Amino acid sequence: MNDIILRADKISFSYEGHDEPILKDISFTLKKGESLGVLGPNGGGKSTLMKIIAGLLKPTSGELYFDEKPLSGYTKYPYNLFSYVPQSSELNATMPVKVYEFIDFTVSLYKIKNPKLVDELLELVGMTHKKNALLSKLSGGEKQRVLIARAMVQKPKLLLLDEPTKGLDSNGQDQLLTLIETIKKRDNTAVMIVDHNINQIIKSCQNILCLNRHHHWHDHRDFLTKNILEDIYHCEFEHLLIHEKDLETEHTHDHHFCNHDHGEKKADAHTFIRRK
Ligand SMILES: Nc1ncnc2c1ncn2[C@@H]1O[C@H](COP(=O)(O)OP(=O)(O)OP(=O)(O)O)[C@@H](O)[C@H]1O
Repeated sequence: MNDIILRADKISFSYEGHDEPILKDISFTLKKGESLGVLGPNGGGKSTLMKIIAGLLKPTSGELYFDEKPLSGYTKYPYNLFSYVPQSSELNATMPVKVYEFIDFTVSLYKIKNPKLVDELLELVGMTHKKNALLSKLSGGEKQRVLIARAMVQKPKLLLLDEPTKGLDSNGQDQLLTLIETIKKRDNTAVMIVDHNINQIIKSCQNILCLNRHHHWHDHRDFLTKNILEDIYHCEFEHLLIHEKDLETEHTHDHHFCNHDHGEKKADAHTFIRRK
């Protein structure tokens, strides 16, 4: 069985009227039940890449494969395979809409006949107690949970999350990333997540894609090095809080993505990712 849900093959992109490419030859793969964390500085092209995958922008060149089938092989964009949660924005709810109604509306859009679905999703994201609350009265973290519940309505194979922890305190960030982990395990959902919390992303995602406007790096997190991060962000990192034990006990070594000299890269990774 082929487990690759998403594959990008040399994706390049420039905005209309701008010569300089935002993305250049970006390649990566993402398997079912795994997560890909996208890191990089402001303006590095992370949201642009998300929008391309979500079908909102068309790459200048390169090919995307969903379920190992090239986009050119689909008669229409495979929206049924993924859910895209864009940067916070959307839930700038001034409308008097309740949490339950907000998700129920999406359920009816998809014509799903399961009267229990909204309750199940609210339970999944820990928001049952707020089902009758107005969206406008929710905290940032609660809104994100509702957005994720809504994204799960169609049980997507792939969840695209653009900065889901934006504006949350560190506790809220941890809780949200734990929720994403639960969803991943429950439904074997693949998750692609853009976030600025480098430590959390390295901890929770098996695979990392680092982007800036000029180059990118993609591989298993164990092979990410301080040098690579500094090169991508154009700055020095002194306080990475990843624990060595996280690398040694939690990480599954998956060599499918790696096309480098693993031994050398791994040693490299362990020398920089250490306790503060
Ligand atoms: N519609 C647009 N037209 C022209 N340029 C754009 C457009 N949208 C974004 N850009 C530019 O593309 C570059 C990449 O933007 P993008 O939002 O993808 O970066 P990002 O990595 O997600 O940044 P951040 O971390 O700040 O969210 C930026 O320089 C941005 O100004």
